[in-house]
Amino acid sequence: MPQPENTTPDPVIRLRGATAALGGRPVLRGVDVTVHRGEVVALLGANGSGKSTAVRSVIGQVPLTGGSVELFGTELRRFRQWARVGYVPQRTTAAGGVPATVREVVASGRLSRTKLRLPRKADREAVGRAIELVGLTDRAKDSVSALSGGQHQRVLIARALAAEPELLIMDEPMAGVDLASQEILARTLREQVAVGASVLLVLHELGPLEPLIDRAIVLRDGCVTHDGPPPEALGQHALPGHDHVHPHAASEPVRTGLLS
Ligand SMILES: Nc1ncnc2c1ncn2[C@@H]1O[C@H](COP(=O)(O)OP(=O)(O)OP(=O)(O)O)[C@@H](O)[C@H]1O
Repeated sequence: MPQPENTTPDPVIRLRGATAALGGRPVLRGVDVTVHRGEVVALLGANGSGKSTAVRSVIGQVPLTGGSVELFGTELRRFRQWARVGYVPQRTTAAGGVPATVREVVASGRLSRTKLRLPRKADREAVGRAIELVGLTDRAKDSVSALSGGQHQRVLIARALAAEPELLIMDEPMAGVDLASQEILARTLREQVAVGASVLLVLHELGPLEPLIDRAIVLRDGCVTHDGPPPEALGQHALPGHDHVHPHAASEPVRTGLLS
């Protein structure tokens, strides 16, 4: 008997044997990344190991030269249900363009659900909920250009959450984010996971997200060198470039040493 869509055991992400080149240089050299429904997977590795390229290939921003990508069991080329996927790109420091308010930016994340129709009450409520989740209700009418880096990152996450996605893909959501914002992001993510979201995160350090992570995949020079329990459980010393400091308070970022 076919299973209802929301209980299918198929992985939500399946990247298999992925190869990709940027600027004529191989960047992914046969990468496998699988995320099952409800799982939180961290993609770790040194600078330039191919983490961003791997997640960008999952959402079709980097073409593969070999291998395959499936989202929710559908080959990427035929995948159309983008409202099921929330993507938070790596934050850039350059804030260009016309300054928009927090609510406008977050509402833009709902477009994958509203398409060309006018937003309805349910859409406005989802946008309000996303803003509330990241603790920015009192800043909703402010220009994003007036926000701190951490608050800006929270806006980007709220934008991804506005479509109420089943799968969240985040590229270094904690980079350059102050501790207070990190805690809010960790709480937000915890709430998403509690309601069944699946998550793929590119991280430099496990930090406050550590307790949420089910599995870690470590990349090195475009290859997977580890796929299993997060490094903490494995013993940090087993990993290359170890500079982890034990013990750590929950609010302090955990240095995995994976960036060197
Ligand atoms: N547009 C591009 N053209 C050429 N080379 C690129 C391009 N983008 C990335 N690269 C190179 O590809 C390699 C992998 O980059 P990628 O951003 O995927 O690594 P990363 O693991 O995410 O690193 P970081 O932690 O610094 O973000 C790096 O050597 C990078 O310099």
